[in-house]
Amino acid sequence: MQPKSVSTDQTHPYVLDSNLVSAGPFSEDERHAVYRAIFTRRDVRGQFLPDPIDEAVLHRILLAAHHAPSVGFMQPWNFIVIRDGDVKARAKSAFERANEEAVALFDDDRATLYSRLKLEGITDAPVNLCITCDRSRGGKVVLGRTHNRDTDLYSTVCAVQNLMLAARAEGIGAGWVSIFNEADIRDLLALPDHVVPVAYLCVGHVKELYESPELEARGWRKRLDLQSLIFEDRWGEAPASPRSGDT
Ligand SMILES: Cc1cc2c(cc1C)N(C[C@H](O)[C@H](O)[C@H](O)COP(=O)(O)O)c1[nH]c(=O)[nH]c(=O)c1N2
Repeated sequence: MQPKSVSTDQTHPYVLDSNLVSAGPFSEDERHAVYRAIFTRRDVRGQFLPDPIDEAVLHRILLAAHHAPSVGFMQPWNFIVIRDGDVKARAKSAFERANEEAVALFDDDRATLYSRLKLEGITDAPVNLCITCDRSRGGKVVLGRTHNRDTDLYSTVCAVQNLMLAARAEGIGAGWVSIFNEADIRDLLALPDHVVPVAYLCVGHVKELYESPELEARGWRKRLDLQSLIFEDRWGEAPASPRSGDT
């Protein structure tokens, strides 16, 4: 491969011509595959199979996560792969403590419905993954982060989404559990102070998935109408002519 060199073209001196590759649309099958992963991904709580995840598959989904965009190319993430039954059991206890606090916040009917929901698959899933954000990575000044410190957290969430979509394509389900007191997760995983646990995921093979979000299927909340969420030019301004498309 030729070494990359900065273009001498004075019109666009920032363009590394030798690094540009073709960027046309995907073929119809490829597009279909991408949208299929997006639309059929589900948050998984109860459908995990006990089968172990092949190391090569796990590596591919972590690689997909690692190719997420990040502010200033900071790549603030780490991936803690949890297989130890004792660590999982302690995470489950932490969930149960937090979940008791959560259910108490809802009124009677909602509390009843809430308590019937399965909101984690910590000990069912063969692998748990904690995706963290190292807020000190890249030093004091990170390109693009100066005026918005939280962009490192947003970047980490992009990695989580990449991971979940790649997992879907591999027949692996992922379920995000956020019903924790952060201190419990910090303590459990020995996180240093400058590292934030962004996502705790239960990950494993699945044979079946809900067709629509489980929370919708169980009557918790419906998908909002996309059209009502699109504004034009300023907040609250509905587009003059609604664009076609699904909700
Ligand atoms: C940041 C964050 C945190 C959580 C979630 C998601 C995200 C993005 N979700 C999953 C959530 O309920 C789910 O994504 C929605 O209900 C939509 O369903 P699908 O993901 O489309 O299946 C989730 N689910 C759950 O059962 N327990 C949880 O603690 C959480 N926490």
